[in-house]
Parts: sequence; C-alpha cells; structure tokens
Amino acid sequence: MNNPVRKTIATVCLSGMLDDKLRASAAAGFDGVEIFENDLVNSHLSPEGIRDRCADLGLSIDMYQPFRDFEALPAEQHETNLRRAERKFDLMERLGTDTMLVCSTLAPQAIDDDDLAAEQLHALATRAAPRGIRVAYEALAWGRFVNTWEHSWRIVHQADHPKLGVCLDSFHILSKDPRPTGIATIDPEKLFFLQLADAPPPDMNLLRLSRHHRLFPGQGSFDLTHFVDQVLATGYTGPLSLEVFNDVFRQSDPGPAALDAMRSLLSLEDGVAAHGPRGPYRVGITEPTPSPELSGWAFAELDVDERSATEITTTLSALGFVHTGQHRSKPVQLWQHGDCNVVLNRTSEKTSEWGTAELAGLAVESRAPDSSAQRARELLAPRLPTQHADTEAELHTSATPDGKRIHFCRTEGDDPTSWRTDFTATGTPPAGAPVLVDIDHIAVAEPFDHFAESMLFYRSVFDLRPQAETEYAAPFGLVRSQALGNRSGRIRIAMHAAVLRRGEWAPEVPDPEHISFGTDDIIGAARSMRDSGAPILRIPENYYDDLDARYVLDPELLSEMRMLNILYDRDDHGEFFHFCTDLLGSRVFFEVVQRVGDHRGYGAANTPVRMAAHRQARLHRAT
Ligand SMILES: O=C(O)c1ccc(O)c(O)c1
Ligand SMILES: [Mg+2]
Repeated sequence: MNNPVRKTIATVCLSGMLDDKLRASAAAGFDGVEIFENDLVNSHLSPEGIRDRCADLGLSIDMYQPFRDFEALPAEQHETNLRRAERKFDLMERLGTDTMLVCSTLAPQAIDDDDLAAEQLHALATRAAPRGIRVAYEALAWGRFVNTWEHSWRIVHQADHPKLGVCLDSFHILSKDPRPTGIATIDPEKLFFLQLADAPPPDMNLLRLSRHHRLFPGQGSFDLTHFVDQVLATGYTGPLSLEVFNDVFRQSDPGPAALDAMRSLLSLEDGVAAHGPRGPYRVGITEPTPSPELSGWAFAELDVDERSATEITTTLSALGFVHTGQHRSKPVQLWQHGDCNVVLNRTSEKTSEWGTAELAGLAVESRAPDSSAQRARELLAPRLPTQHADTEAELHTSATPDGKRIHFCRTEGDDPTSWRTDFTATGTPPAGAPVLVDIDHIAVAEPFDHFAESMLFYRSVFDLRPQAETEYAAPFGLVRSQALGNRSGRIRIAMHAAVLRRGEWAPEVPDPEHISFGTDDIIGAARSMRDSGAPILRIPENYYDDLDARYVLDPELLSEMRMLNILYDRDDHGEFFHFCTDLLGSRVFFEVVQRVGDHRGYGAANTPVRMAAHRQARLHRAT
C-alpha cells in the first residue's frame, strides 16, 4: 500500500495572525503548511519559534514562498539577488524547511534570455545545495517572459541542477489552458511541488483573478480532477498543497475556512479516485465512502414559531396538504400532499418581527442512510446530536456549514427504522390523484461569505453536479444563483446569494428560501389553490406584457397565466411554469412548478420580479 498523499495549505489562504493560521490548519487535519513570506515577516515568533510551534501542532513546513524577481537579471543585480537568497536560505535553515519557491520574474530590468535565466537559476541551486535546500521554479501566468509551465520546465531542464525543479500551480496553468497535455510525461524527480487552486471562469485579467478570486478545488470552473490525475500519473509523491488568494477567505474565521479547504481536497481525491486513476500513482489517495444513490427528498423541515405556524398550516391546507402525523415526543407535525412531505418543528426559540419560519432541515432518501452519514462525516460535515427516545428512529443527521440539519432517511412502508414511525397518524391524505407530485427542488439562500463553501458542501456530501450558474439584477442588488443536481435529477438544490456584500439599504430580512413542489397541471393547481384561499403572490401586469413581447404564447394560456400569477421561462429543452405564495413568516415561501419537456432551469430569470413582488406584498401588509 502506498503512503497516503500529504495535504498541505499555504498560510496565505487563511485569515489572521500566523498562529491563528497554523492552529486552524492543524485542527482541520492538514499535514503541513507553505509559509508565505509576509506571514513570517509580520510574526513576533522567531523562525525557530515558528518551527517549534508547527512541530507541536504536528505540521511540517513544506515550503517557504515566494522568492521573487530572481532570474534573467543584469550581472550586478544578480549579485544582489544571490545575497538576498543567502539570507533567505539562513532563514529557511532556522525554520527547518527545505524548499524555496521562486516565481518567474516581473522585474523591469529583466532580460528576455532563457540561457541567462537558466544560468542564474543554476547558480541559485548551487548555493542552495550545500544547505540541503531545493529551489522550485513557478511560472506565474502574468510572468514577464516566463508565463507557461512548459517554459519554466524548459528552463529548469536547461539549467540541469539536481536541486532545481518546477512548482506547478493549477491556477497559472488552467487559467490559460483548461486541458493541458504533456504534464503526465514530466520527470517526477523534477516536479518539486504542486499548488492547487480553482477559480471562476478565467474571463478577466489573470493577475486580478488570481489575487482576489481564487477558490478551493471544486468551488470554481477548473477540471482539477483531470489535472491532479495527470500530475499523480507522473509518479509525483509530494504534497497536494492549496494556495488560494481570496478576498472573502482572507476575512473569514480561519477555523471553518480551513475545514472548507480540507473538504475540498478530500472531495478532489474522491473525484480522482472515481474518475481515474490513469495512474499507477505512487501515493495513496483518500477515498471517502461512495455516496449511495439518493432517490429523492424524504421531507423538508421548517422551524416555526406559533405565529408563523398558523400562517404556514393555513397555507399548506390551501395547497391541498393534510396534517397526517404528530411526532410522539416533540412539537413536530407532518404535513403531506402526494409525495411532498413538510415537517413543521416548533422546538426552535428564535423570534422575529414577522414570525419565525426557517428552512431548517433537508431530508433525503438514501438507499443506505448510514453510508450517507458516514460519507458526510468523512467530508467533515459537523454531526448534530439528535435527541430521540429509545423507541424512536435514529435519524442520521449532519449539519451544513450554515447550520441546517441534514437527515439521511430510508422511508419504506413498514421499515421499523423509518422516521415515519415516530409520528402517530392524525389524518389521511385524500383519495385520488394528488395535484402535487413531489418536491421538485429546494432553494437555499446563502450569506455572501459562505456561497463557495456551501456549494462545495452540497456538491461533495450529496455527490451533486453543478448545473447552470446565473446572475441577475434584483431590486436590492445583483444575485448569483447556482443549481446543483444529482445524476437522476431527483435531488435538486438551487442556491442563491448576493454577488457583493449587501449594502445597508437592502431590507433587513435575509433572502427568503423556498420549497418547490412539482405538478403536472400548473393551471389546475393554481386555480384550485387560489379557490382554496392560498396566499398566491401577485405578479405585476407589466410582467405579462413583457412575456407577450418576448415569446409567442397561446393568447388563452397567457391570459390564464396573467390571471393566476404564473411565471414562465423557456430554454432549448423545454418550458417552466411556476407560481409562488406570499412570504410566510420571516423568510420562507412555497412554490409550485411544472416542467414541460426536459427543462432543467429553476426560473432564475423570473427571480427579480418575484423578489420585487414579495417586497411589494410586505410593504402592502405593513401599512
Ligand atoms: O500572486 C503572486 O504573487 C503569487 C505568489 C506566489 C505564488 O505561488 C503564486 O501562485 C502567485
Ligand atoms: Mg502559486
């Protein structure tokens, strides 16, 4: 069995003082760190102190970085550079680290001369060698002359010194070429270090993208699975090291940020194991428990207070739901319509102006709930203690990064471990075909700072694939939306968050979240629900005039949609019809949707009008 691949993180990824970063890295389970120069310079700990601190925490120091503007400079500048390097080698000896990162030059005096670059790097490696230090040369995507990994490789090859190799950084490589070839043929003896970062699509200036918007693997647009497979296929045995410069992470509590980082590496290894290996690798990669097939939503759980409970149960009744169960030991109700299950939980003590109503739990059907829960734990989902009486089902419950409960269930008629057995029957669903079929999707709002983290969490724990990402201009700022779904399409999550941190002008209420129920007859559903008194959200006339301009719709259908407040979207795969309830309590609403054909969207194009309508309804009610 090969040794497991080491996982390391650059201190620049995390917020705080050096000690905060080291503690967070160790607590998240990293094996080592890259020490970023500024973190050391700013620290009151001596290099020996840092070395001891890392040793106490069980962290190795895998690299010191970055050493800049070294190669291809005029002779007198080269002498000064060698002196500067010697001082850094002294420091590295005190730190106890053996690898120095040199990034390709940006110096204005530098000369476009590969022979000179190779010669000077050879001189540097010659000085490093007696101290047992290696030099890893990295091509920055915006390097003055050397800005591709192939170019850095040619120079290293030409310099031909055993203590000189390359550092590959996925950002610099994949931001220029999404599927680089040739990496798998690199001599692993010369591949000294591997830095990993993801990023949004590289359609802006690369320096700016790199310094502000890098992401942890799995949070952006790069195919890091393929990339890491290529690198490991060379026989590389060094660490997988995260180097992520990100404005949000730099301000975030380093504890959770380091866990997010570790989850990204575990999930990346999972992907490599599942899609590769084209190996053979010379290191072992972690393989989390595979995700059992998730066959749908078991239920959605809302935390409610007395006030919102009344509003929500009235609405559920009008949507054709029946209160079918009462929990045996807790103030928890089950409401059902077709295969849609909504659980209302009155145990929370939160209060708010409009009455508390929060999407607090997502319950998924798993073929093997204990394997799903095991996978969630391996991917560092915090486990929530569940309080249940001895006779009640033990739910396999984890938590999302923002504290929602996740339950893995296996609901089968007479399964004694089913969550349903915890409810005593209080009613039966009406006979006949239900209007609502199942939960189509659940839409979660993420705080701006946690979008990437939550997206990776859902993606990895539920083994979902990212779908469309869109941005739209809503009344109180731009909103980004990202949908995720599993292979069968039975589990769909639509996430949304502000594109920028919200200003003070925006309403205080956080963005609402919703549960979306699927129907095969949107018109019939809207009509019967309206007639039962459901609080259907009123959509402005202007919207329908605009729809009429954008699409050639059957006039009769359009007029029904107008009358019933049904929203509409369309793509190459089919159509999407939906209507919403008013906001219920502080921040949730229900939605009913019909997909026609193979439409895969979520009505994102209509979100601004929906948000404005919700705002309007609130203003109207407040007066
Ligand atoms: O942006 C930079 O300066 C920088 C420094 C060191 C790196 O390893 C890197 O990828 C970028
Ligand atoms: Mg780098």
